[in-house]
Amino acid sequence: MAPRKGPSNRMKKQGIPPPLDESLVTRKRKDAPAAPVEERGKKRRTESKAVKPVAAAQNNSVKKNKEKGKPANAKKKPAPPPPASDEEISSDEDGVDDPDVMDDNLGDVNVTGLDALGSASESEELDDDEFGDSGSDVVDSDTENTGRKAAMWSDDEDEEDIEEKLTAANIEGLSRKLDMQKAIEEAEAQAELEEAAMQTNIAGDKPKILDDEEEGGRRITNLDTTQDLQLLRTRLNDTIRVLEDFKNLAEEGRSRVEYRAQMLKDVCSYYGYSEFLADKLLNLFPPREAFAFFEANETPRPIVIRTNTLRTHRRELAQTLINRGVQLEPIGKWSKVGLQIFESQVPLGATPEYLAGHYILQAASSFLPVMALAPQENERILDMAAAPGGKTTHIAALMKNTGCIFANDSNKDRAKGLIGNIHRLGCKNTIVCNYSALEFPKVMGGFDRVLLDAPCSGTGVIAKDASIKTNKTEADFIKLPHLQKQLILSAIDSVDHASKTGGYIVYSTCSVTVEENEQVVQYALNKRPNVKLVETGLTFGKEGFTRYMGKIFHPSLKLTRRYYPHAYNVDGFFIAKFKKIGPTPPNAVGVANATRHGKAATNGAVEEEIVDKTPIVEDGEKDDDDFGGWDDEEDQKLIERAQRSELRRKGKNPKAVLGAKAAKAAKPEKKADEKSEEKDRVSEKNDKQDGKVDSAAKTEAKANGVSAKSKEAESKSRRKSGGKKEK
Ligand SMILES: C[S@@+](CC[C@H](N)C(=O)[O-])C[C@H]1O[C@@H](n2cnc3c(N)ncnc32)[C@H](O)[C@@H]1O
Repeated sequence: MAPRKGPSNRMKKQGIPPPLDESLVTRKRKDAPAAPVEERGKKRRTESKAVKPVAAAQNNSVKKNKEKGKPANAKKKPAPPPPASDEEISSDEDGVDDPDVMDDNLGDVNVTGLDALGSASESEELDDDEFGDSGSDVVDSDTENTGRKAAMWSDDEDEEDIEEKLTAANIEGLSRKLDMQKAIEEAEAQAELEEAAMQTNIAGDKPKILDDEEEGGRRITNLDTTQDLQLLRTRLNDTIRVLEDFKNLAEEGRSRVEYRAQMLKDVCSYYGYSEFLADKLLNLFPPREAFAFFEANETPRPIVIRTNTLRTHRRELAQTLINRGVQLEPIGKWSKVGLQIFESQVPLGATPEYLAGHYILQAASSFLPVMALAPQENERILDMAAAPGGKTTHIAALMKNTGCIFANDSNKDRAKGLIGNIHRLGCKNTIVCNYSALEFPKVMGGFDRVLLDAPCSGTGVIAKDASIKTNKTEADFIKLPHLQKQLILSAIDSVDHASKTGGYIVYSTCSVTVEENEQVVQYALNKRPNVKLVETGLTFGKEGFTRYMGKIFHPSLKLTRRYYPHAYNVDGFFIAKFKKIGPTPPNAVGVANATRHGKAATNGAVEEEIVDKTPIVEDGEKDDDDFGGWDDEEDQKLIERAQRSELRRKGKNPKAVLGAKAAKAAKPEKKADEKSEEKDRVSEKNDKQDGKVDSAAKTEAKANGVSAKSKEAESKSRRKSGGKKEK
């Protein structure tokens, strides 16, 4: 059996894996009837990806085993019914995961791949892009590659010729790839046929899974996975079959709990998860879907790049990259800026186009929170946890570099990467800051929209980081949700409910656990009655849970969206969009340090929300920090020196000219000084009454957080220089 190479997994379509073929059973069953070889062979052909031994936890051999085996991606599977709300999207679909093995036999599967997931909701980007839609709901590059590509690349009538060339170049590469892939598949299928011929088919039997009763009570067999991973996988499948049809397939006297416990154990052994995490993840899905989820975590997601529309158009970028030997195609109707990369002759992180900021390597799922945020031109946006800036730079592109984005991250090192991306991608409307997001809106508030792409456990990106399988503990799922709950309140309080164009908050995580998602959103709804959930505007995604393990969430939680690797071949993700419909009550939880200037009316209702948007400067903190800052005296000296040199160059006497100017300006300057001193006295009086901000800056703070900041700085500097003069 030919081992599958790393990058090839990225092109393959992915979906809920098929029920395992019983013919794969390697356990010797004395009483099992031999299966007709021919039939089995047929089935094996359609399920040629059904066997993939995966890492056994005990020897940390995830990678090794992965290479030895092969992913059990859906080749033929029952199509589970799509969730009612998922418009055109089927619930179980799929994607593209293996450049070597495009899905060639989807049977009755309703595919919704990366390139078939509804239409773009990024209206701003529609104009920018000249790609046509593939018009296909099923991605099957193996069988319809040429036709599909042609349709994809020939939408623009004006540039038909160019596109033909482009198409030819791309297709040529892809066809070669697909030929190779077909050859590999055939070899694999042949090998599997032979293997299957030696196996026993137990279809229709009640599978014997659990151990017999013994003196010490019932034991659950615990196979040594290193002995036979295939056997383990088969048992896993048998257990799932029993759980799906318990009445008919369960052994007499056995309970569901026993089979469930067996499945948990086998998942841990086969995929290498800690029991704690496997249990948590198993609880999210019906058994068959859980299996699909665990499977999908064994294969990487497709490599995707996002076109930076501040610098180029997607078609231009595609053409340039194709010329460099990159095989690619648009990721689908739902995005007008994404390109899926199948193979590249050049390192994608070092092409001239990359260095010039024409694109960023970004997982497809990371497009979604920004699409849900739907930033508008000229708005003020806060990206609370922004590093390394994939989403910030996307926001900047959608805003066409207008308005203002505050890109914040509490991690200074990560903020450096953020700054790098902002520069490389040419974002000119973005200010980077380095606070804990918990400090908002004290730092600044009144935003039109806030994105909180929260720090999380990463259970949606296990395919990228297998260490998550074992390194998450119960404590993580207490600490993280706690932080996320605090952060979401800060996000809400930082938004201007009266924003003419916005008033939205998007909360996202790359985790699939309920603790970090629905429970955080429910907490926000409980603590902030001034927000409600609204549609994300995303054309695909499963509904968030409204009930989970005895917990009941607000019905509007179904407006949130869940993304799974096995369903859409994207990283696991969660997205919720809130609309702020009123000011945050000043006595609300977590608000003490935030909207501390809010006033409660006598009847207890909120009269007015006045958010102090002025940065809090610690006592004794220097004005001129690492980011720069002004030294008026030093600047003045430099200006004067430059003026003198200039005059000397012109043959004039600097003393005479500057002296005369100074004398002329002396009288009015004195008046101005007096005025300024009077203003400062008033200002200082206000400061005493109010604490921090002078009245002028504070009034403006209500209207505009940024100018309030500079007003205060201006006022301080006036007071400073006034003081110096007095001395
Ligand atoms: C999921 S990542 C953000 C990814 C980013 N939005 C992007 O698209 O590139 C979460 C980020 O939250 C940051 N973070 C963690 N705790 C934070 C806090 N209290 N305040 C602000 N940022 C925080 C981490 O440093 C990390 O960069």
